Amino acid sequence: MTEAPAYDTTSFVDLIDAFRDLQETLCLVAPPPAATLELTAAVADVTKRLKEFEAPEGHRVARDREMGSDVHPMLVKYEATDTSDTSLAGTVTFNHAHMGGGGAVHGGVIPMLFDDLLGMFVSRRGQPNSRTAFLNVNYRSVTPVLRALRVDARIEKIEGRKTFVTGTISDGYLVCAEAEALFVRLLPGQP
Ligand SMILES: CCCCC/C=C\C/C=C\C/C=C\C/C=C\CCCC(=O)SCCNC(=O)CCNC(=O)[C@H](O)C(C)(C)COP(=O)(O)OP(=O)(O)OC[C@H]1O[C@@H](n2cnc3c(N)ncnc32)[C@H](O)[C@@H]1OP(=O)(O)O
Repeated sequence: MTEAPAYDTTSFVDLIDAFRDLQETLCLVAPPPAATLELTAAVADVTKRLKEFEAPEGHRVARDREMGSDVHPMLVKYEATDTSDTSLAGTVTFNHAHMGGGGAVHGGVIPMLFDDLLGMFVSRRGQPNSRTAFLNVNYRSVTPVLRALRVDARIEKIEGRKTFVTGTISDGYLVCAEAEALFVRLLPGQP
Protein backbone atom coordinates (compact mmCIF):
# COMPACT_ATOMS: atom_id res chain seq x y z
CA MET A 1 0.00 0.00 0.00
CA THR A 2 1.39 3.43 -0.94
CA GLU A 3 1.63 6.13 1.72
CA ALA A 4 -1.42 8.41 1.94
CA PRO A 5 -0.71 11.90 0.58
CA ALA A 6 -0.94 14.97 2.85
CA TYR A 7 -4.61 15.87 3.19
CA ASP A 8 -6.27 19.00 4.56
CA THR A 9 -9.21 17.65 6.58
CA THR A 10 -10.88 21.05 7.16
CA SER A 11 -13.54 20.77 4.49
CA PHE A 12 -14.12 17.07 5.27
CA VAL A 13 -14.81 17.96 8.93
CA ASP A 14 -17.40 20.45 7.64
CA LEU A 15 -18.97 17.66 5.57
CA ILE A 16 -19.12 15.36 8.61
CA ASP A 17 -20.66 18.20 10.67
CA ALA A 18 -23.30 18.69 7.96
CA PHE A 19 -23.98 14.92 8.07
CA ARG A 20 -24.34 15.02 11.88
CA ASP A 21 -26.80 17.89 11.47
CA LEU A 22 -28.75 15.76 8.97
CA GLN A 23 -28.78 12.79 11.38
CA GLU A 24 -30.04 14.93 14.26
CA THR A 25 -32.64 16.67 12.09
CA LEU A 26 -33.92 13.27 10.92
CA CYS A 27 -34.70 12.53 14.57
CA LEU A 28 -36.78 15.72 14.93
CA VAL A 29 -39.15 15.65 11.95
CA ALA A 30 -42.35 14.03 10.64
CA PRO A 31 -42.38 14.80 6.89
CA PRO A 32 -45.36 13.81 4.72
CA PRO A 33 -44.79 10.91 2.25
CA ALA A 34 -44.32 13.13 -0.83
CA ALA A 35 -41.63 15.20 0.86
CA THR A 36 -40.03 12.00 2.18
CA LEU A 37 -39.79 10.61 -1.37
CA GLU A 38 -38.22 13.81 -2.63
CA LEU A 39 -35.74 13.92 0.28
CA THR A 40 -34.81 10.25 -0.17
CA ALA A 41 -33.88 10.96 -3.79
CA ALA A 42 -31.83 14.00 -2.76
CA VAL A 43 -29.88 11.96 -0.18
CA ALA A 44 -29.35 9.18 -2.75
CA ASP A 45 -27.91 11.80 -5.12
CA VAL A 46 -25.41 12.94 -2.49
CA THR A 47 -24.38 9.32 -1.85
CA LYS A 48 -23.92 8.73 -5.58
CA ARG A 49 -21.70 11.82 -5.83
CA LEU A 50 -19.63 10.71 -2.81
CA LYS A 51 -19.07 7.26 -4.35
CA GLU A 52 -17.07 9.03 -7.09
CA PHE A 53 -14.40 9.58 -4.43
CA GLU A 54 -14.14 6.05 -3.01
CA ALA A 55 -10.56 5.34 -1.89
CA PRO A 56 -8.68 2.24 -0.68
CA GLU A 57 -8.10 1.63 3.04
CA GLY A 58 -5.26 3.82 4.21
CA HIS A 59 -6.33 6.63 1.89
CA ARG A 60 -9.80 7.27 3.36
CA VAL A 61 -10.31 10.29 5.56
CA ALA A 62 -12.72 8.76 8.10
CA ARG A 63 -10.61 7.06 10.75
CA ASP A 64 -7.46 6.75 8.66
CA ARG A 65 -6.25 10.16 9.81
CA GLU A 66 -5.24 11.38 13.23
CA MET A 67 -8.31 13.58 13.66
CA GLY A 68 -10.28 11.00 15.65
CA SER A 69 -14.04 11.41 16.05
CA ASP A 70 -14.16 14.67 14.04
CA VAL A 71 -13.78 12.86 10.72
CA HIS A 72 -16.03 9.85 11.33
CA PRO A 73 -19.79 10.05 10.73
CA MET A 74 -20.77 7.40 13.31
CA LEU A 75 -18.63 8.50 16.23
CA VAL A 76 -19.67 10.94 18.92
CA LYS A 77 -17.71 14.16 18.70
CA TYR A 78 -15.79 15.17 21.83
CA GLU A 79 -13.13 17.72 22.56
CA ALA A 80 -10.06 17.03 24.68
CA THR A 81 -9.17 20.19 26.59
CA ASP A 82 -6.49 19.00 28.97
CA THR A 83 -4.20 16.00 28.56
CA SER A 84 -1.17 14.64 30.35
CA ASP A 85 0.68 11.36 29.79
CA THR A 86 -1.82 9.50 31.97
CA SER A 87 -4.99 11.58 32.03
CA LEU A 88 -7.34 13.39 29.69
CA ALA A 89 -10.18 15.81 30.40
CA GLY A 90 -12.60 17.08 27.82
CA THR A 91 -16.18 17.83 26.90
CA VAL A 92 -18.94 16.11 24.98
CA THR A 93 -22.46 17.23 24.07
CA PHE A 94 -24.81 14.48 22.97
CA ASN A 95 -27.57 15.52 20.56
CA HIS A 96 -31.05 14.28 19.56
CA ALA A 97 -29.51 11.62 17.31
CA HIS A 98 -27.97 10.03 20.44
CA MET A 99 -31.19 10.01 22.48
CA GLY A 100 -32.68 6.76 23.66
CA GLY A 101 -35.77 8.22 25.29
CA GLY A 102 -36.92 10.73 27.86
CA GLY A 103 -33.99 13.08 27.28
CA ALA A 104 -31.50 10.32 28.14
CA VAL A 105 -28.61 9.24 25.93
CA HIS A 106 -29.07 5.77 24.38
CA GLY A 107 -27.35 3.09 26.47
CA GLY A 108 -25.44 1.83 23.44
CA VAL A 109 -24.05 5.20 22.45
CA ILE A 110 -22.22 5.64 25.76
CA PRO A 111 -19.98 2.55 25.33
CA MET A 112 -19.22 3.72 21.79
CA LEU A 113 -18.01 7.05 23.13
CA PHE A 114 -15.95 5.32 25.82
CA ASP A 115 -14.39 2.86 23.36
CA ASP A 116 -13.33 5.70 21.08
CA LEU A 117 -12.25 8.08 23.86
CA LEU A 118 -10.27 5.46 25.77
CA GLY A 119 -8.97 3.73 22.63
CA MET A 120 -7.67 6.96 21.11
CA PHE A 121 -6.09 7.91 24.41
CA VAL A 122 -4.38 4.52 24.72
CA SER A 123 -3.24 4.88 21.14
CA ARG A 124 -1.77 8.34 21.69
CA ARG A 125 -0.38 7.99 25.20
CA GLY A 126 -0.16 4.27 25.86
CA GLN A 127 0.26 1.71 23.15
CA PRO A 128 -0.73 2.40 19.53
CA ASN A 129 -2.36 -0.40 17.57
CA SER A 130 -4.27 -1.84 20.54
CA ARG A 131 -7.63 -3.53 20.50
CA THR A 132 -10.38 -3.45 23.13
CA ALA A 133 -10.30 -6.71 25.12
CA PHE A 134 -13.04 -5.64 27.54
CA LEU A 135 -15.07 -2.53 28.18
CA ASN A 136 -17.30 -2.48 31.25
CA VAL A 137 -19.76 0.40 31.59
CA ASN A 138 -21.81 1.37 34.64
CA TYR A 139 -24.70 3.78 34.15
CA ARG A 140 -24.75 5.76 37.40
CA SER A 141 -27.34 8.39 36.50
CA VAL A 142 -29.17 9.48 33.38
CA THR A 143 -26.81 10.99 30.81
CA PRO A 144 -28.63 14.04 29.41
CA VAL A 145 -28.62 15.19 25.79
CA LEU A 146 -28.03 18.83 24.79
CA ARG A 147 -25.78 19.62 27.77
CA ALA A 148 -22.03 20.11 27.80
CA LEU A 149 -20.74 17.19 29.87
CA ARG A 150 -17.27 16.49 31.13
CA VAL A 151 -15.32 13.41 30.04
CA ASP A 152 -12.27 12.07 31.83
CA ALA A 153 -9.93 9.23 30.94
CA ARG A 154 -7.04 7.84 32.90
CA ILE A 155 -4.39 5.22 32.19
CA GLU A 156 -4.35 3.14 35.37
CA LYS A 157 -1.50 0.78 34.50
CA ILE A 158 0.45 -0.71 31.63
CA GLU A 159 1.59 -4.34 31.87
CA GLY A 160 3.41 -5.52 28.78
CA ARG A 161 0.90 -5.38 25.91
CA LYS A 162 -1.97 -4.56 28.26
CA THR A 163 -3.16 -1.03 29.02
CA PHE A 164 -5.82 -0.68 31.73
CA VAL A 165 -7.88 2.50 31.51
CA THR A 166 -10.85 4.10 33.22
CA GLY A 167 -13.22 6.83 32.11
CA THR A 168 -16.15 8.90 33.33
CA ILE A 169 -18.86 11.12 31.88
CA SER A 170 -20.04 13.73 34.40
CA ASP A 171 -22.69 16.43 34.55
CA GLY A 172 -21.18 18.89 37.00
CA TYR A 173 -20.43 16.87 40.12
CA LEU A 174 -22.83 14.08 39.12
CA VAL A 175 -21.24 11.02 37.54
CA CYS A 176 -23.48 9.85 34.67
CA ALA A 177 -21.46 6.83 33.52
CA GLU A 178 -18.14 5.23 34.24
CA ALA A 179 -16.07 2.70 32.34
CA GLU A 180 -13.12 0.44 32.86
CA ALA A 181 -11.39 -1.15 29.93
CA LEU A 182 -8.45 -3.24 28.86
CA PHE A 183 -6.72 -2.61 25.54
CA VAL A 184 -4.24 -5.20 24.27
CA ARG A 185 -1.52 -4.17 21.83
CA LEU A 186 -1.50 -6.33 18.73
CA LEU A 187 1.61 -8.30 17.88
CA PRO A 188 3.39 -7.60 14.58
CA GLY A 189 1.42 -9.27 11.80
CA GLN A 190 -1.59 -9.93 14.06
CA PRO A 191 -4.82 -9.31 12.06
C1 LIG B 1 0.11 8.59 17.53
C2 LIG B 1 -1.33 8.91 17.39
C3 LIG B 1 -2.10 7.92 16.60
C4 LIG B 1 -3.55 8.31 16.53
C5 LIG B 1 -4.40 7.29 15.77
C6 LIG B 1 -4.63 7.71 14.40
C7 LIG B 1 -5.68 7.40 13.62
C8 LIG B 1 -6.80 6.56 14.05
C9 LIG B 1 -6.53 5.17 13.69
C10 LIG B 1 -6.78 4.20 14.51
C11 LIG B 1 -7.65 4.26 15.70
C12 LIG B 1 -6.90 4.62 16.90
C13 LIG B 1 -7.39 4.46 18.13
C14 LIG B 1 -8.48 3.52 18.43
C15 LIG B 1 -9.77 4.16 18.69
C16 LIG B 1 -10.72 3.43 19.15
C17 LIG B 1 -10.45 2.02 19.64
C18 LIG B 1 -11.41 1.00 19.10
C19 LIG B 1 -10.79 -0.37 19.36
C20 LIG B 1 -11.77 -1.44 19.08
O1 LIG B 1 -12.94 -1.24 19.17
S1 LIG B 1 -11.21 -2.96 18.62
C21 LIG B 1 -12.71 -3.85 18.28
C22 LIG B 1 -13.26 -4.58 19.46
N1 LIG B 1 -12.34 -5.55 20.01
C23 LIG B 1 -12.07 -6.70 19.41
O2 LIG B 1 -12.60 -7.04 18.37
C24 LIG B 1 -11.07 -7.61 20.11
C25 LIG B 1 -11.25 -9.08 19.77
N2 LIG B 1 -10.26 -9.83 20.51
C26 LIG B 1 -9.00 -9.93 20.07
O3 LIG B 1 -8.64 -9.51 18.99
C27 LIG B 1 -8.05 -10.61 20.98
O4 LIG B 1 -8.71 -11.36 21.94
C28 LIG B 1 -7.06 -9.63 21.69
C29 LIG B 1 -6.22 -8.91 20.62
C30 LIG B 1 -7.83 -8.59 22.54
C31 LIG B 1 -6.12 -10.41 22.60
O5 LIG B 1 -5.73 -11.58 21.92
P1 LIG B 1 -4.21 -12.00 21.75
O6 LIG B 1 -4.18 -13.39 21.20
O7 LIG B 1 -3.45 -10.95 21.05
O8 LIG B 1 -3.64 -12.00 23.21
P2 LIG B 1 -3.98 -12.92 24.46
O9 LIG B 1 -5.29 -13.60 24.34
O10 LIG B 1 -2.76 -13.77 24.69
O11 LIG B 1 -4.09 -11.84 25.63
C32 LIG B 1 -3.01 -11.01 25.96
C33 LIG B 1 -3.15 -10.65 27.43
O12 LIG B 1 -4.39 -9.95 27.61
C34 LIG B 1 -5.26 -10.69 28.51
N3 LIG B 1 -6.63 -10.59 28.04
C35 LIG B 1 -7.07 -10.72 26.76
N4 LIG B 1 -8.38 -10.55 26.71
C36 LIG B 1 -8.80 -10.31 27.96
C37 LIG B 1 -10.06 -10.05 28.56
N5 LIG B 1 -11.19 -9.99 27.81
N6 LIG B 1 -10.11 -9.85 29.90
C38 LIG B 1 -8.99 -9.89 30.65
N7 LIG B 1 -7.76 -10.12 30.15
C39 LIG B 1 -7.68 -10.34 28.83
C40 LIG B 1 -4.74 -12.11 28.47
O13 LIG B 1 -5.07 -12.79 29.67
C41 LIG B 1 -3.24 -11.89 28.32
O14 LIG B 1 -2.72 -11.51 29.58
P3 LIG B 1 -1.30 -12.06 30.08
O15 LIG B 1 -0.29 -11.66 29.06
O16 LIG B 1 -1.07 -11.37 31.41
O17 LIG B 1 -1.46 -13.53 30.19
